[in-house]
Amino acid sequence: MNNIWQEILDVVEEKMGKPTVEAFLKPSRAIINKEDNKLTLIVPNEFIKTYIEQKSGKLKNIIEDILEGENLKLSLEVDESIGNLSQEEYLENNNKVEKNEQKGFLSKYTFETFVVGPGNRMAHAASLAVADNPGKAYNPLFIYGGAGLGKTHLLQAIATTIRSKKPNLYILYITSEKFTNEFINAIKDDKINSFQEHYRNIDILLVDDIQFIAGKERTQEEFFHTFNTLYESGKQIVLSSDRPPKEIRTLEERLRTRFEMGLIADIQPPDLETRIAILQKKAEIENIDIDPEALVLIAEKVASNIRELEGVLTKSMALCSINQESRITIKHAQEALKNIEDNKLNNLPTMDEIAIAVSKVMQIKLEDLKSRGRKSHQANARQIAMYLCREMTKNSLPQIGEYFGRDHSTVIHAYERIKEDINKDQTLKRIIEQIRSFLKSV
Ligand SMILES: Nc1ncnc2c1ncn2[C@@H]1O[C@H](COP(=O)(O)OP(=O)(O)OP(=O)(O)O)[C@@H](O)[C@H]1O
Repeated sequence: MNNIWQEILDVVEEKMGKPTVEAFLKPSRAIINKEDNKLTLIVPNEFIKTYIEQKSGKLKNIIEDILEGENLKLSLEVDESIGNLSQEEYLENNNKVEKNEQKGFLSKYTFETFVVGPGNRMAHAASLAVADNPGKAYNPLFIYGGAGLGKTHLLQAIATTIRSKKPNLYILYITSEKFTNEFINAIKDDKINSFQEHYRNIDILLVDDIQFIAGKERTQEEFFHTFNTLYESGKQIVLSSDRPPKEIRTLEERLRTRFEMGLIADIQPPDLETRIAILQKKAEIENIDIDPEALVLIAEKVASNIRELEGVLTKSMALCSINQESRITIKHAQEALKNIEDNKLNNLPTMDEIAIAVSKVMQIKLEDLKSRGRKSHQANARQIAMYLCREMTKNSLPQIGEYFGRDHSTVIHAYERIKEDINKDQTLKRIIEQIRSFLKSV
């Protein structure tokens, strides 16, 4: 394997120069699958994938020529998690226990790097218990919470801990989207038996973002059988979601009941002290020198999403090094926060984008947001959409009213209702946070 990869690196360097190798191949990892006769080039982002696929026919041709000699086809995949893993580590993760699915493990997501606070104490304790005693502590363990609050981190920490203690267990971390895609491919390629055999032989199954199987009938059916087989043979199942099972609409009742059979643990946004501790930990791990006031300022300003919190720290660090300074001060933090704020202001979402985000997160048809439908879920979603249009766009009340086919007094009513309820109703608050992070992610 290493030989082919080395050959690719050498030939590309010879024909296209070192910068191409450094920019496009060094950050990527290669995996050969002999059964399928293919070499998968795992690249860290969409940009590199598009570049190799479209913009640089030459690079692709060179690689394909080398592979042809080995009777291999080239396939490209994006995996943003490869960042810190060397080719060897990446391969090792892939080959462990002779199964290649463990590539999702991220060594930085461990219990040691996870900061515990009031908002995540229970989820953390339950995860530790599961990692210590898989299949026996809580089964399934269902962790839910808003975007960027550490669900993936905990799932990965469980996986990594079990792997180090019991390397012979077959552990699979997967997103429900990937499970769905694999299932669809298995149907398409008439490989459903091997799909089932594979999934039903897992010892520890961790499924991230399980809410995405809602509404997908056949995937739910398949997952139901996988779940039962594993559960009945005492295998550990851990699930994460952005909401509790009872709030996942269009989830089959029999799955919902199963998800509720073990322990349900939520993660709430961190308080100020925890945010400070998270930043301190991150600064310590990455050897970042930062003034305490700068750290506190960032923690004060970014409250609801740890990914964003880390983003501001990284941005501050970048500003610090651009200025050739070695210590992050309040000046860098202010500038980083301002940059992020400016980006948000300049990137105001449109009412269409808000409507789409509401429909996705609340699992409601887009047209129902504008219809006269009076079912309470529809009316609630519509009011949330109006509230967000008022909060996040520069449109006037009549414009918002017109968009939803209502008059401006209805918009005022919706806005006032949501604004008042958001402080009293945790579910509503969480839904709105999810819609906001959905908008940020598109
Ligand atoms: N308690 C914590 N201590 C340290 N780092 C944390 C903690 N919680 C989250 N993080 C970090 O915040 C980032 C986002 O966390 P993660 O990806 O686990 O969130 P998530 O809940 O899975 O989000 P999403 O639902 O958007 O996928 C990661 O870099 C993670 O390491």
